[in-house]
Amino acid sequence: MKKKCIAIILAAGQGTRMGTKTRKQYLKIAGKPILYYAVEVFDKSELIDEIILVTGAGEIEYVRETIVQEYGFEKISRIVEGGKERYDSVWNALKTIEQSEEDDAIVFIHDGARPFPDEQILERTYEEAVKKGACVAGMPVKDTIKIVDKNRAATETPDRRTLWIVQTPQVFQSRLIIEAYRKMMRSPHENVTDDAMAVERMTGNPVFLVEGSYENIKVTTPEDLKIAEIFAASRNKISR
Ligand SMILES: Nc1ccn([C@@H]2O[C@H](COP(=O)(O)OP(=O)(O)OP(=O)(O)O)[C@@H](O)[C@H]2O)c(=O)n1
Ligand SMILES: C[C@](O)(CO)[C@H](O)COP(=O)(O)O
Repeated sequence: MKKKCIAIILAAGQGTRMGTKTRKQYLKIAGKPILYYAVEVFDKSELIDEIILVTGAGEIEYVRETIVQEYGFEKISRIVEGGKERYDSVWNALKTIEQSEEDDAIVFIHDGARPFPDEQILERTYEEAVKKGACVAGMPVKDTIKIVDKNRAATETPDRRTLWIVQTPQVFQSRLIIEAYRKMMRSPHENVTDDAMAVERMTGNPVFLVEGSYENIKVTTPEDLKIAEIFAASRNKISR
């Protein structure tokens, strides 16, 4: 039987590296806000039952009007205020899942600044999370990676065949991710940049990599906007 699927879509970041006045999740690409694109994929997916949107302090009404009502999304059950760091925002959303006692659901955690996931990625990560409890979308790195010291001298060149870039969605059995976050939030947790790290550090459950896509980029710095514009235009053409 299909498990209940809850998506947490994160949009409470500051967009410091983008450096625009309007926070990057609300910048328009091909005529629509960046946040719209990811929400659309989850809202349309037959797998997903519910979406929790996480936004910045004081932005709940703005997001309700400009995203939820403007585009007629139907699965957004809650809009939650985020926190200072990405993990604070995730934890605020997970606490609402814990309160509603969804302990056998599958939780998809996705960056709102990552506009181009697709249905196949949701399906692949769902299957793996049901089987193994924890997985993340990712892709093999295309470049050679060097580890450098504080003088920027290369100290190591890891074997590229062992390296993947990590994306979202990061997908977990609800009990596992809530337990991992609860423990992590009680211990030192600086430099935690993804959800898998909570599971890796706080539980014995391995996290598996599942093929994402090279189109599933995170819009982080201004040059990403140019690439995103091209992908967004082609998505708009397909969904018309
Ligand atoms: N306190 C935070 C920080 C980040 N995010 C979200 O997490 C995702 C990934 O973060 P990133 O791309 O690094 O976004 P920002 O934190 O906004 O960017 P920056 O680090 O440049 O400030 C984004 O969708 C962002 O909105 C969030 O919900 N709450
Ligand atoms: C979770 C993540 O998207 C994986 O690549 C990423 O680590 C989050 O972005 P941040 O810039 O580290 O907050």
